[in-house]
Amino acid sequence: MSDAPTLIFDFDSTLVGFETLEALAELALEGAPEAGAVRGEIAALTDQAMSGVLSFDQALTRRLTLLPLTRDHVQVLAEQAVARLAPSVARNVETLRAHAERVVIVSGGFREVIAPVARHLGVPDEQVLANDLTYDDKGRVTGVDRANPLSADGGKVTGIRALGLSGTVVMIGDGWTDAEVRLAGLADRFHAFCEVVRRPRVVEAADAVAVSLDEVLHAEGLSGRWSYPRSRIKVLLLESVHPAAVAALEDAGYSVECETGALDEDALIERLKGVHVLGLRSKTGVSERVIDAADRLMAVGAFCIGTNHIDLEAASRRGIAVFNAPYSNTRSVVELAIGLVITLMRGVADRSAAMHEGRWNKSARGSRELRGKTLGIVGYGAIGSQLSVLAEALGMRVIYHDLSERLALGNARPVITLDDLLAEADVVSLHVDGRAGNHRLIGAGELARMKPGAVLINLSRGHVVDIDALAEVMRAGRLGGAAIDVFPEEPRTNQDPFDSPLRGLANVILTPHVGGSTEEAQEAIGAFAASRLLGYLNRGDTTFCVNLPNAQLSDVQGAHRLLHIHQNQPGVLAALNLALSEAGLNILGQHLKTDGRTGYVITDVDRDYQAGALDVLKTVPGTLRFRALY
Ligand SMILES: NC(=O)c1ccc[n+]([C@@H]2O[C@H](COP(=O)([O-])OP(=O)(O)OC[C@H]3O[C@@H](n4cnc5c(N)ncnc54)[C@H](O)[C@@H]3O)[C@@H](O)[C@H]2O)c1
Ligand SMILES: O=C(O)CC[C@@H](O)C(=O)O
Repeated sequence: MSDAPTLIFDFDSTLVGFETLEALAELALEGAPEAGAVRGEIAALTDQAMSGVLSFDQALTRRLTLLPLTRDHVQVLAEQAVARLAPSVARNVETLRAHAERVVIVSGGFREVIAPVARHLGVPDEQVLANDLTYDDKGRVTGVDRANPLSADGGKVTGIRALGLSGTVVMIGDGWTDAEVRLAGLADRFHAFCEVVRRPRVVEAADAVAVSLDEVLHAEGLSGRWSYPRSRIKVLLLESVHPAAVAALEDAGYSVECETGALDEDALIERLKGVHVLGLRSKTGVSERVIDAADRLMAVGAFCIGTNHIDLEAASRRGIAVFNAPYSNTRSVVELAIGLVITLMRGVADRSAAMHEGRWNKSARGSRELRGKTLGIVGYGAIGSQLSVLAEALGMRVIYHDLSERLALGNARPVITLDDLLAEADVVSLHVDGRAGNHRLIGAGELARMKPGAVLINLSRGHVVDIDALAEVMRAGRLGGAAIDVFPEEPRTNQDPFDSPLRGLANVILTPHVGGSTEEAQEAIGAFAASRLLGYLNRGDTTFCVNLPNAQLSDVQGAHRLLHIHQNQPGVLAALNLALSEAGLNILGQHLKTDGRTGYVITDVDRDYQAGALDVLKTVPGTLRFRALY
């Protein structure tokens, strides 16, 4: 006899994602004018019965009376049932099949609807306890077989008792009648199943609360589809990350919490307790102190391009993977840059402000076209080079300066020094990355070297421009205009105040760090960054990771995958493989990726090994992080 527990499952809102009578009501009332009202009544009766407020027998009879049900309706739902399994049940079908001789289904619902699901899961007929519908000779439902104990109050208790189960018995369900099985002493544990619906009274009576079947399997020592219940992996998303990301992470089974604003260091440390994955945009700093205090953190997703606000060194030292979305808002920044160049060159912002104050100032003085002017791009990376293409299409001459060798697009021309660029450009647009060395890249000296009347745009990072020096130059009237989107100090939330020496200056456009804030870009970033985090969590894939060696990995199939992040020091791979061999693990495939400071070994092993065998891998000298996936 196996030590495995007997798992007794409720059916409605547990094995499947629907309540049978509500689903039948949908079918039977389709197109009927009273449908809405009847459906509402049925849902209320279901809820009262499931919460234990109304007796099961009364609720069943009253709901059946409300419906013009036929055999055809029941047949249709029966055909849909397998496709409507609860999500975590659907992904654990193999596990349930392997365990089917110890699975029981008990339900106040109807055998005809349950039978296809039981067959799909391999559960024998005698382990399905359910009501039997009765029909008249025209195929209309007349009620349920009253001789069946499931039709009466306490029917689940009576049915389970009659089975005379031995060994450990575990009840899993969402309703009060499931809790009653445990209260009657017929189950050793009751898991309140809340994936589909959560009922407070049922949760209170439970030994454990499970938001997925993965949690139940894990708690009961059974290997499910996932190595660890994903619902226990906590994801914290800050700064109003797009709902597309929330949906992607939740759909994959992870628990997601969101905050609209950024957090300061202390608040972040507090909030990160127990959090496995952090998502943020550009305003939440992740310092070494934050990283060291984060007890569970395994990955950070920057839902933006820049990662200068995250201590990447500290993250690498702890084996924490950091991802960003390097191209999803590139075009948004470029479009705004083009718009700002035109707006500054024509003095549009000040003219508009004057109009709002009732002043009409029609004049060509100081208004200039882009055509034939020279655009100087500082930082010819993803954004700078895209801007180059669009600016040329508008008739501008493009020169650029970059610290690295970059392919010149179109007729753009590289210039060796920043000073050469400043001396030649009518428009200077900054698109350098946020590295510390770019602090005040444009200060008083650089501003003085710009052509009189030239305009400056900064859409890169706030610390790149000396704002006091720029304010001085603008007040003196030496430059033609400036557009600044990023600031050395930015408010954490939209409720916090903003101040700057640039406020109120003529032909200075100030925008609240919105270069990448378009609906299109935010949705794309949400989807991209979430996909990177999911790739890492689910497969160990580090493609586009900015601080660990990049490894592009397929899904784990037919193997268990061991992910080992370590300091890049001699002998780690040899020690790891020795440990694997001594633990009796058979290697099916292995990759090693390293960068200057970190190594990442991905090993797919045969699934046949002792549970404790992996512990030794954590003790290999140099180990920063170890995780197993299956
Ligand atoms: N305003 C916004 O909302 C917004 C949106 C997206 C990106 N950004 C910022 O825009 C900047 C550019 O983004 P990207 O995707 O093009 O980055 P990128 O890494 O592709 O390009 C940056 C380029 O700057 C060069 N560079 C760095 N320092 C330099 C220096 N001192 N002189 C000359 N060249 C230098 C690099 O070699 C690189 O080619 C980043 O700072 C990013 O954070 C801002
Ligand atoms: O959306 C943001 O918070 C900033 C976006 C931008 O600065 C980036 O680095 O992508």
